Amino acid sequence: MTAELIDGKAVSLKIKERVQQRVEKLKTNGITPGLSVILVGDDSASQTYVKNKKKTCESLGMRSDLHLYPASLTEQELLKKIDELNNDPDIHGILVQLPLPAQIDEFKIITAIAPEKDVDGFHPISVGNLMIGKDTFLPCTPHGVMVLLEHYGIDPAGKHAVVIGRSNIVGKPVGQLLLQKDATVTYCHSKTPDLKAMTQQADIIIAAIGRAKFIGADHIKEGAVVIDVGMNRDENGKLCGDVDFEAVRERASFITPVPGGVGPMTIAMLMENTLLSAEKGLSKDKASESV
Ligand SMILES: Nc1nc(=O)c2c([nH]1)NC[C@@H]1CN(c3ccc(C(=O)N[C@@H](CCC(=O)O)C(=O)O)cc3)C=[N+]21
Repeated sequence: MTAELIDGKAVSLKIKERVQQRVEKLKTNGITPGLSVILVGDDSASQTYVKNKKKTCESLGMRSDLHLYPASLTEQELLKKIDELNNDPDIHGILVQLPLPAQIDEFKIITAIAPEKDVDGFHPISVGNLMIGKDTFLPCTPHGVMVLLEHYGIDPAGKHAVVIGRSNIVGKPVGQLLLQKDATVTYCHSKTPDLKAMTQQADIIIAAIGRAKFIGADHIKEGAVVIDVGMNRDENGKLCGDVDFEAVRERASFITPVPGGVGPMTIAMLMENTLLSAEKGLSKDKASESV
């Protein structure tokens, strides 16, 4: 079997087109969705990502401001900036690029962001709402994975989904979303004694490990759906996922490439969350007007 390619780039374009149309509609109501992105430190890969986010915002007609700070920024200074943005009515989404330098407590920063502007879906209130299945901002990468599955007609119901990785930003939430769609979910991680025995039982594999080409053809069952959330550099410095793409594609039914799979979806879902936040603000204004 040779797998069908899951084209995240193409699906992300469709989502962005829809976002753009809704942005135009919102603008006729006098509202332009605005995203603030904060980057602390001068990591060049992170700079490229945040600049991409800004560019994408602008291409969809949204506003975006980029706040670049040196790695020496204090926690206090960052909290002050977040407070300012929380109170800025023109800003509908706030994203603080992770990871942060060691002197800054990530949890403190994430919890300081107003939940109604938490377009990353990382605030404990957003995480709690996700856990109990309430309407909330979904974290962008896990949401992107679910949209890809749906787009390709892959229904998780009754399937065995094996999630490899248990981070708060990918592994844990993607498992929850799969559970909500009635999958049987197994979480695997670095302390799982026999990973292969687990992944070989999977109908759907979500690889979020952080090790280049770690998942080989012998890890998977013939016909499995393989979603690669990894972002690594291979021995030649080329971008690659957690999955050995060339080997695994011969056994899988569907597979995401890296690049061009989950990555572009992450950005598209961030745009959608920012739009949603602006739309929610509008409906709140309308509700208060009618009182
Ligand atoms: N608060 C926060 N929110 C994030 O969402 C967040 C973060 N911090 N820190 C870093 C990670 C990483 N991340 C990516 C998003 C898109 C691509 C992406 O578009 N990748 C392209 C390739 C890009 C390239 O060529 O380098 C692709 O896979 O096709 C990658 C990585 C968001 N992150």
